[in-house]
Amino acid sequence: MSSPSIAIIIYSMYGHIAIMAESVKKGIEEAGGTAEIWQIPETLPQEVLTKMHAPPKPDYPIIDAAKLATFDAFIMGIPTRIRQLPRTMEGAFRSSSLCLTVLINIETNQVFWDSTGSLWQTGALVGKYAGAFVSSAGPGGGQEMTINSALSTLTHHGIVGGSPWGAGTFAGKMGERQPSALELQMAVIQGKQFYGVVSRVKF
Ligand SMILES: Cc1cc2nc3c(=O)[nH]c(=O)nc-3n(C[C@H](O)[C@H](O)[C@H](O)COP(=O)(O)O)c2cc1C
Repeated sequence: MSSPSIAIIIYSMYGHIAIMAESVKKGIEEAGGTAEIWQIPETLPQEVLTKMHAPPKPDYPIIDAAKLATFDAFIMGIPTRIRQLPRTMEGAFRSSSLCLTVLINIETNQVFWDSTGSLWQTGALVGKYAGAFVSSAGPGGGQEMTINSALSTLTHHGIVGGSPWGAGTFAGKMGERQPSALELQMAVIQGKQFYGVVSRVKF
């Protein structure tokens, strides 16, 4: 079995997440794997970045949809913005007006882009492993909320039908779609893992 290809995908304005990403990479390497660090394209104009005292971006390649789908797994570095995912990252994942297309593409596993240039390829990402790490200003000033709110956004924009947070399926707008074989397989795996945990407890 070959080792999984892993992308560490970051958005970092002041460099904290970039430094964390290097440590995550180190950890993956110490565990015997390899990983590449990629970054989300900036959407803020330079004028705004200057006013925010943002230093130049770290020197990582910019991720795009086609590249993202080539990895077996990805872990995202997310700086906290008002206890949430930064709008720059959310914008990169957005595909809001194209829900129906999203559903169709999950069936066909077809590569999908939205009109805003989203890096999200719905369907192509189903079944891939994802994780996240965060940074924030205060002593945990919203880190837990950042992870929490990021999950909802990411799940709605592509990480569906099975994710590290549990098995899942799309029903379709009118309930016309049924769980795919892959989604059912993930539910079986979750059932096994769940039993593996609870069976260790003496009731
Ligand atoms: C617009 C804005 C909103 C922020 N909101 C929060 C927040 O709600 N809680 C918090 O702890 N930190 C907040 N921060 C601080 C950022 O989380 C911090 O600057 C960031 O984690 C640094 O990561 P980076 O250097 O990789 O950009 C905010 C920063 C900005 C610019």
